[in-house]
Amino acid sequence: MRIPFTKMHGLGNSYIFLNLFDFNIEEEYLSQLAIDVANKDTGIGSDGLILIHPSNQADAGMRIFNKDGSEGKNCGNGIRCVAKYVYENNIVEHNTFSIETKAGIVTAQVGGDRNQVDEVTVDMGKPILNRHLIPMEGDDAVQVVSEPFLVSHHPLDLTAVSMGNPHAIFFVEDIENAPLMELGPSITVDTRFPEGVNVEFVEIISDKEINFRVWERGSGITQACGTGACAAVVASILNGYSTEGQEVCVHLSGGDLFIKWAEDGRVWMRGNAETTVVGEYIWSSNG
Ligand SMILES: N[C@@H](CCC[C@H](N)C(=O)O)C(=O)O
Repeated sequence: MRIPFTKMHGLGNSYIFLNLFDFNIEEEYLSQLAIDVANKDTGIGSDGLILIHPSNQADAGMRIFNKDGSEGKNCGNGIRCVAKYVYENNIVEHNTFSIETKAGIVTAQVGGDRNQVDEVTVDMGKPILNRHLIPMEGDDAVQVVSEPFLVSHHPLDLTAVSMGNPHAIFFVEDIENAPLMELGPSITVDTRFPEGVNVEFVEIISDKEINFRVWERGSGITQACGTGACAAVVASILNGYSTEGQEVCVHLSGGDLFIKWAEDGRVWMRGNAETTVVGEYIWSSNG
């Protein structure tokens, strides 16, 4: 099977995008296809697969599959890429439009023109803070803010936030020495999170600036995570390091994102998206 694809990334968090406005792939193949395209040796190489598809409820829809073939409900860097793609390819009429995700409908606004979108701003909706909805185990449904969390003999303080997908945020003094490699693989599958969790270590620089590193559920270490950056800013505010209504610059391994948790409770994300490869992937679904 020859599958037309576009490779795009947001701050180095890269995905293979398939335009399902033009063709379809059967559901049963999607998970394996994600594993195969993501493989840097035998596939194309990426953090996963994103489908851009027609939607009855929004101007376009997206689905995201991680490197291990699992499906996520939301992807901040992916949404900015989808926004750039649908605008540059004339799939949407105006520069503000809606995108359906498995976590709900978001609104995106692109800057630049049809030949070159240079910035994308997305209303990512309201964070989910109720423990049971994140979802996280525990006796009550209150917020998880700076809660003691012991993992492999490491006593940590956990703040948990969902942006449609779950994030475990740990504040550290020095990002360079954060135990991401050591603890990321075990926290991401920790049974206290029944659906797994994305793991983030965050260093506060000031009330307007933070450093951030991520171990993504289903993909491992990536250069950036858009929903994670949103969750980290919400967590910073919940812990009193920053204030609502103020834009925070998040320094990720792959570059910067600008995040604001507005007074009305909605989270805004601003950043770029890049296209790097357009091609055809030759795939045999039985390996
Ligand atoms: N890289 C993403 C998030 C992708 C999904 C995540 N790994 C999950 O399974 O929840 C982003 O930019 O938000």
